[in-house]
Amino acid sequence: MGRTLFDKLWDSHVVRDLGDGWALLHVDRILLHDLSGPPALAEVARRGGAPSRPELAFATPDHAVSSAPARSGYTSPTGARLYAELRDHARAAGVRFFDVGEPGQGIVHVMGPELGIVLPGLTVVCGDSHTCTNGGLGALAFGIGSSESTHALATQTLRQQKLRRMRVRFEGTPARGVSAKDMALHLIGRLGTAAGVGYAIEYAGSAVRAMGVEARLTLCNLTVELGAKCGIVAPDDTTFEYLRGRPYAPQGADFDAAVADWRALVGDADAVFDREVLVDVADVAPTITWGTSPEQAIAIDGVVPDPAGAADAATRAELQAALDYMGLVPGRRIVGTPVDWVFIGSCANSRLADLRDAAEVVRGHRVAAGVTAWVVPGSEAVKRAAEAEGLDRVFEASGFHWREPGCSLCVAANGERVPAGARAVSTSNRNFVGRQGPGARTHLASPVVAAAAALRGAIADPREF
Ligand SMILES: CC(C)[C@H](C(=O)O)[C@@H](O)C(=O)O
Ligand code: SF4
Repeated sequence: MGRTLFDKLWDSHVVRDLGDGWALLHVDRILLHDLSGPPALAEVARRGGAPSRPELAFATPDHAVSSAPARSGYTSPTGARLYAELRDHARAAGVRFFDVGEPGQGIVHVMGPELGIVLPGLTVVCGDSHTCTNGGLGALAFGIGSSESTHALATQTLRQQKLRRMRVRFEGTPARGVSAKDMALHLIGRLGTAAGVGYAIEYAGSAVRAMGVEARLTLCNLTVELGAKCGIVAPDDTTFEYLRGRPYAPQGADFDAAVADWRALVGDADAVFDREVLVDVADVAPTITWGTSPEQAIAIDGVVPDPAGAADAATRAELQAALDYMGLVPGRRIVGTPVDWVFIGSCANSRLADLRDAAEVVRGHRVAAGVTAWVVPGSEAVKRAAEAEGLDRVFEASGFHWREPGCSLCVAANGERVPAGARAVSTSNRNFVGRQGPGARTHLASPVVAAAAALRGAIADPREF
């Protein structure tokens, strides 16, 4: 029987078969951020050990650092402590630490691909659930827990249970205003947040082939919101061109040799998946969440659902609770709902392509009165590249705040938050209760939907801009 790409990535990393679907896998890259990195590095040191291959680990402060202009690593007491812990532990262990203000610093899932630290065919781990993002380059990448991080650092291996295989094919050409983010939200809305539990998801189909790498990273980023640990896109010429010349990618003749190897990273034609899903991209509209789970997603021209239509009492209560938290009325069109905050950022949508898309909408227009709108680039490199093409000036001229790279309002771990009761359209990936601050109401959407909301002061259809 043929093997899927996931099978091939798995098989090529098995150090020892432990039986019952378990294996000891070789870990090729370990990424560390300021929340999960310090305890993992500290634990290795406490046990009298050291990272076995420090040159394969990379650290960046992202969650707890301020995004305020002219910030340093020391802007808030908690942030300062986590920043210093990550920096000091990493340096003591010989792990490369990317400091604030230095290209390389940024959201861990943004800097890994952009530096070429993440490459096709590698296993990549990080103590963070959105590590699945890196699968957009054809890596086997997944989030791990704290004891696993310690194990990976100390041994460069991990004990893992093999996942089942799902393939999601996006076929067709997206309509105007429809991006990878809309496809991901549409898929989660259709399948639900538990559909991916126990699976590795391979994204395929003509719409995925046509995507740039940044869009593929967005698609894979939301894989964990489907419940799956990892998402993968088979690497192709788009991937190879993206990686050429990146600082940590192989260079010159080594790069060409690597590409020759990477071309083998495709599933066999007769490979069998445990589950197959087909999405006709013609069915995907610009999509936005209305509730407090990423699966509570609707087309931008849709209406807020009525719990009365729910299949059972438990679902009815759940939908009602989401409506109450979000302050929405069932049956009403979502368009026109007044918005207080707009956040363009996070590892889902803070790359150069995302900022370009949003800037295209806002250029020459004004953010509506009463709306606080932030752009938080995903990394120092994204920030500099955006500034080099004048995107910062486009945003600032329209009334957006242009900030420093990090997670910022995606998770409010650095003290920056959307006020209680305020409604935000956010390009991030989680709309849980309190995610952007206690009482904050979050609508997940693409960069163009977020930009349109900022200009209108209400949820708006980007196709009207
Ligand atoms: C803090 C971190 C462990 C967490 C994650 O695992 O995803 C965060 O990045 C998030 O997005 O909720
Ligand atoms: S940007 Fe948001 S989702 Fe991504 S790593 Fe940071 S907190 Fe997690």
